[in-house]
Amino acid sequence: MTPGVKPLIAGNWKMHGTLAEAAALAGAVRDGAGGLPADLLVCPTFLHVAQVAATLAGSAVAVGGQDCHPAAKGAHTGDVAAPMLKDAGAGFVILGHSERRTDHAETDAAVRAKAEAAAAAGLVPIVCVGETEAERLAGRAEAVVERQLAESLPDGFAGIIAYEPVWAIGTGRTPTEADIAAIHGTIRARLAARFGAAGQGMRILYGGSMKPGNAKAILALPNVDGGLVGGASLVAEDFLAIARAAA
Ligand SMILES: O=C(COP(=O)(O)O)[C@@H](O)CO
Repeated sequence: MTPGVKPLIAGNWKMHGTLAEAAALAGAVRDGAGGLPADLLVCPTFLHVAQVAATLAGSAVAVGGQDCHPAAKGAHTGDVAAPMLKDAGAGFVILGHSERRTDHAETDAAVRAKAEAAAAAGLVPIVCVGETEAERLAGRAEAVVERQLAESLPDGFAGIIAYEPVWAIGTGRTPTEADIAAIHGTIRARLAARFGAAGQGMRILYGGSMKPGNAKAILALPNVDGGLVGGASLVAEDFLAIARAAA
């Protein structure tokens, strides 16, 4: 963790669940959220954002989207604009997730434009970076992440970074603690070099097979300021256990 930075545990619910299931999950997270050492955020699919925000209204649990369009409005069939997310009750938005980069061919430039749109709408962008397994095996993990940071973050960025090695997502595999600490250290150095004091205090989350059993060790590493959790965030007790591990 970074001294003086409160951890954030964010759940990415991806494309899971019915509206009723999302509301029930949000209610269970809300009911267990008291007295935790971390801030909590849940990111349901677009269709569920307003209902989940209503369920969480007045609680300490924030709501986010999983993507947004770079334009504030317009003829973009099937897309969702950042101001729409804000209007539905979101305060955050995940951008550049590897599943978006793969499924929708999102480039660093597109992520950068989305981050600008999110900030303009009053949303906190969570920009994801991370190498593929082939890139890690080729010794290029740090170079890939440094390029993604340089090209995906707009000037004046005031959001959150999530380091998510693509090969660790949904696989049950994680990098070694030494590897996580090393790459988070590199990310911190790049943020500090570009954004000064703001970069020193920016949250850097780890994502990729974070579970109750490994969260404590990962969250104790330097420059790991929380987690972006996929599968384990779909079970309220597991998600809350990860948040408790941030103590
Ligand atoms: O994709 C993520 C990790 O998913 P896991 O199921 O926890 O491996 C991360 O972005 C959460 O979105």
